[in-house]
Order: sequence, then C-alpha cells, then structure tokens
Amino acid sequence: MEMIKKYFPKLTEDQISKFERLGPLYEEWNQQINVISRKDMDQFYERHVLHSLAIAKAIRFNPGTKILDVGTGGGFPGIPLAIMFPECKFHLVDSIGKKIKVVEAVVEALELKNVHFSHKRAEEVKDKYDFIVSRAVTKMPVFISWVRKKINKKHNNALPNGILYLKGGDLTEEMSTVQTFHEYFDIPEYFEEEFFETKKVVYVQVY
Ligand SMILES: C[S@@+](CC[C@H](N)C(=O)[O-])C[C@H]1O[C@@H](n2cnc3c(N)ncnc32)[C@H](O)[C@@H]1O
Repeated sequence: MEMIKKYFPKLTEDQISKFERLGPLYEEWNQQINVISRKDMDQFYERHVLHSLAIAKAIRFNPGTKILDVGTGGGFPGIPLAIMFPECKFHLVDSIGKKIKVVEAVVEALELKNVHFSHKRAEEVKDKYDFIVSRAVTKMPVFISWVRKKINKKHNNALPNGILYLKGGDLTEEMSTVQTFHEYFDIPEYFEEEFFETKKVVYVQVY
C-alpha cells in the first residue's frame, strides 16, 4: 500500500481508504474462490493493484471515459483503475461466473458506483467503449479480433481510443501481424521490481 501512495501521491482519502480495503477483501474472497494464486497474495498490492495501475501511468483518463475490461478475472486491472478514475465508467467482463461473483462482492463492499460487471464472453459484448483494458487474457491478434468493433471512433483523451493491454513475454513475434498503430509505454520504475513478469503496457490504436 505504501508503494501506491508513493507512486500516486495525489490520491484522495476516499481512494486511499478503498485501496486499503481491497487487500482484506480479496484475502477473504480468495479463501472461498481462488482468483489470485496463494503465493501472490503476499504481494497483493504490488503484483495486482500497482501492476494494474501501470495503465494509469500511461494515460490519465478524462471524466466520462467509458472503459471495458475484458477477461477481468477477479477484477484486474478494472477494479484498481475504477478506484483511480471514479468519474469514468467501467464494465468488467469475464467468461467464468464465479470470478464475476468476486467482482460483484468487491464492487458492493466498496460501493463502486462507476463499475458494472457481466458474466459473458468478450465476443458477446454489444456496447461501444472508448478504451478496452486487459491483462493476461490472450494473444494480441486474437484480442483485437474480439474487440475491434467495440471501440468508439470519437475520442476525448490524450491518446486516441484503443486498447491498453498489460502484456508479458516476447512481443516481437506476437505484434508482427498487428497492422494498426501501436506502441509500448515506458516501464514505470516500479516495474523494475523482479516480481513483475508483465513489463509492458501495449497501446493499440484500432482505427
Ligand atoms: C489469466 S486470467 C487473467 C485475469 C485478470 N485479467 C488478471 O490479470 O488477474 C484470464 C481470464 O480471461 C478470461 N477469459 C478468457 N477468454 C475470455 C473471453 N473470450 N471473454 C471473457 N473472458 C475471457 C478467463 O476466464 C480468465 O478469468
């Protein structure tokens, strides 16, 4: 938690309180439904919360921005981002119902009014969004095929609308077939910590 305050020094008391409550909430839920590997729970804030917030280092979403988190699992990166950007609207989806139950419990406990959640596959989502965020779900070409028709063309953020994906591994081959503009965001200094396997925020502009 101290690292979050250090890297995001402008958090309000309400945001700090919500981030502080996340740890115990996931600890409790993880005993019933395993959404986070047990060994990761020891470094929950670094591996999950701070890691998700790398997207907030790549872009400060403007109020009103609509964001879809595809394959959110227990709520990552969507829940930490929703706390960080309370004036943006988030929709978290996952194809596994019990994971969405954990999201539901966390959203209710923290009264996150800016978060909706659905048990569905990405391919079934009908609405359009300004940004699609994700972490560790599938390879980028597949991911793009799922979401490319779900991105609004009109934009009001510093970056044109698109995908922001927390990705690990060697991206060279994976990204070689991606034809639209894409770039990798500088790794925030906390990514240098060895526990981060995913070292890039990949931005893909779909149009
Ligand atoms: C490795 S987990 C990552 C979960 C979360 N994003 C995280 O980083 O903690 C991948 C998740 O993607 C979900 N998933 C895979 N394919 C999906 C699809 N087509 N639509 C929605 N969710 C999907 C799985 O159910 C799983 O919860």
